[in-house]
Amino acid sequence: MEKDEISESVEKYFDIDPKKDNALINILNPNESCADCIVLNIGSSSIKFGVASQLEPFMVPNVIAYHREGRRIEEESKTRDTKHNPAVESIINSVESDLRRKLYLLIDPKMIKSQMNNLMGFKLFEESNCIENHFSMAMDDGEDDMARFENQLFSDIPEDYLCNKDFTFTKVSKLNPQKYFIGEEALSLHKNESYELFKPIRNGYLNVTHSTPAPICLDALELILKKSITEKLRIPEKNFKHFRCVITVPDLVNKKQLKHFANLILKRLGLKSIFMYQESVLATFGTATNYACVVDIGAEKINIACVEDGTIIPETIVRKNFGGDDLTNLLYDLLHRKKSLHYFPKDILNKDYPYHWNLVNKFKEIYCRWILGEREIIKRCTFWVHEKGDVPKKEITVNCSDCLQVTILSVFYPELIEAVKKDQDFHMLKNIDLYDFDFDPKEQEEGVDDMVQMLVEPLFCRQLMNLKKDEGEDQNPSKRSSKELIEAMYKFATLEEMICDSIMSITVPETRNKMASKILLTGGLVCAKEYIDLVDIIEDRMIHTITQIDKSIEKVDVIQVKDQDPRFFSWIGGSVFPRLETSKDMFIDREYWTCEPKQTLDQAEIEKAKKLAKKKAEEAKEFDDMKADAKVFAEPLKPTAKAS
Ligand SMILES: Nc1ncnc2c1ncn2[C@@H]1O[C@H](COP(=O)(O)OP(=O)(O)OP(=O)(O)O)[C@@H](O)[C@H]1O
Repeated sequence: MEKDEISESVEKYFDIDPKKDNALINILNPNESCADCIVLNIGSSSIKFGVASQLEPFMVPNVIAYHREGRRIEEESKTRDTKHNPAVESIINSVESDLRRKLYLLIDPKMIKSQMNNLMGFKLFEESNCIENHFSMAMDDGEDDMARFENQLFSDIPEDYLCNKDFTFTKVSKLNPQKYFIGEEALSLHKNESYELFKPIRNGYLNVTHSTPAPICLDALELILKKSITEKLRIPEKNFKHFRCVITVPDLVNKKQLKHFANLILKRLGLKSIFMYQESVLATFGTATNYACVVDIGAEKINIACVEDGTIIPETIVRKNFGGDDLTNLLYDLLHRKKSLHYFPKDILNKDYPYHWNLVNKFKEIYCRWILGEREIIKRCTFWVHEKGDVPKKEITVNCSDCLQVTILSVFYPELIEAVKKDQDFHMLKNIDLYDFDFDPKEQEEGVDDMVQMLVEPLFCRQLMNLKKDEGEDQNPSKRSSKELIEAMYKFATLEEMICDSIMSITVPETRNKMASKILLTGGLVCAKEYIDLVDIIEDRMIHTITQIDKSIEKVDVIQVKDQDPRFFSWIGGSVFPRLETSKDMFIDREYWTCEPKQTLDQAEIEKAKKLAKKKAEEAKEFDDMKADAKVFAEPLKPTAKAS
């Protein structure tokens, strides 16, 4: 087909009016041939999605609210009676003094107290003294001093960045309530509405528990994806069958979940074909690097892996089941500390009410990226808490300094995260067999494994072979069992220890050196790096830790990628594939996937399926050339229009 013909045929599957939808056309570029491929990055907090012809994806919070009579959005407080967390309180002082000792910008509260007392006549600097009130006090003399002091040490966040000023609760019809809401609408339900929230992904995997088996998680994802694709990408459901799909998957492969994802895309959503690839590898493609130690700090997980020429070095995968959302919980605790410099109407927020939790989360995201001036110690941040009906919204002013810094830097103080996690079901979870990283011989017999094998073999065989069985003999003691892998996800460690663990598990010294000199930060938390220079701090701590273990490491370098949102690296990497002519054969077609051998195929067909799987594995060998192409393609693109 000629290029124009392809473009035309792709464009017609979108429900777009060229006269009215100019802005959307500029974002989607539906006339490009790779617009026939939907790229999905399904995370614990949000789904990044879009067609491959976009420069950046759209995002939707990965949450659904189902209508349930007799339930309320605000959960009963399952944690503690007071908002004050004694576990955090007991260690925060030692963390703060360590941060001060290491000169990571924290302010000495005594210094502030004395400056305030001297310059501004505070009798006592304590929580009942609001800085806001103090500034309005008439001063007999020394006004210049005060103005200078104010200019130097304090400033307000500009109006444009004020958090949540215009907000409306999701409207629910009393007579005929909607069956479900997704994304922002679900998070904006008032606490008294009869809905129940559900997050289909937890710690990067399907949120499978005893009460929410896989089909429930898939139902939720199906609804979220259908609504997002039809509304944002304007692809009507009847046209899904014309679209291919690239989906990013966790580095640590869980075979069962891959199969679930393939079923979701090909059977439930009915897309044309699928291609899966691991997040860390795609992050290197998305940033046009051929090797790196990829450090992904997401909402509910931290994942580190060393990638070389499009392949993960399997023993380098380090995964922890905590992330940015735990930092939000920490910020909530810090704001509610007994002794704090923040002026916070303490009893307004309840973190078991999703709207309130989300407010604190937004507060973290907006203000943690704010840069303090040279001598500045406090930013005055404002946000609003809304109520339904005629109740006026409440303005909350927070004088922020330490709490924002401590929140972000807590990735270096896992004892703080542990204190936050203490009152959650964190440690109970590991007793449930949620993850399956081993081969199951029964599945092999049933022929199910052949299908999954087809998905994973070309890409993941090295990693799968690296896992030993929980029981029985194994010749290679360095291999980890799946039980050990799961256990490790729940062990706390500092960020620099995790990165060191990953790099030090490489046996070849040159490769270790290479990886230490190219650390790539990705994921949401990295967005905060403008505020405190995370890059410098990581380099600083890493060089100290790693050279103690391996003297041959010469330098530690965190690479900085300009003009790209670090949350989108993997998604951008995924959008590179469909642009390549050579990638066409890598996709697995719906027709093939939907005839499962167990149900519909006779022995001859099973043999045929096996042969095809083998052929796919052979094709993967040609994959190296394609990766070289991918690197060329992934040269950073200058965004012309951003997805909103
Ligand atoms: N500017 C910011 N400052 C601090 N944290 C931020 C900022 N922006 C986003 N985050 C946090 O990053 C996290 C989301 O990151 P990301 O989108 O990479 O996660 P995800 O892919 O949904 O989840 P996961 O990787 O755990 O499956 C959230 O906790 C969010 O609050």
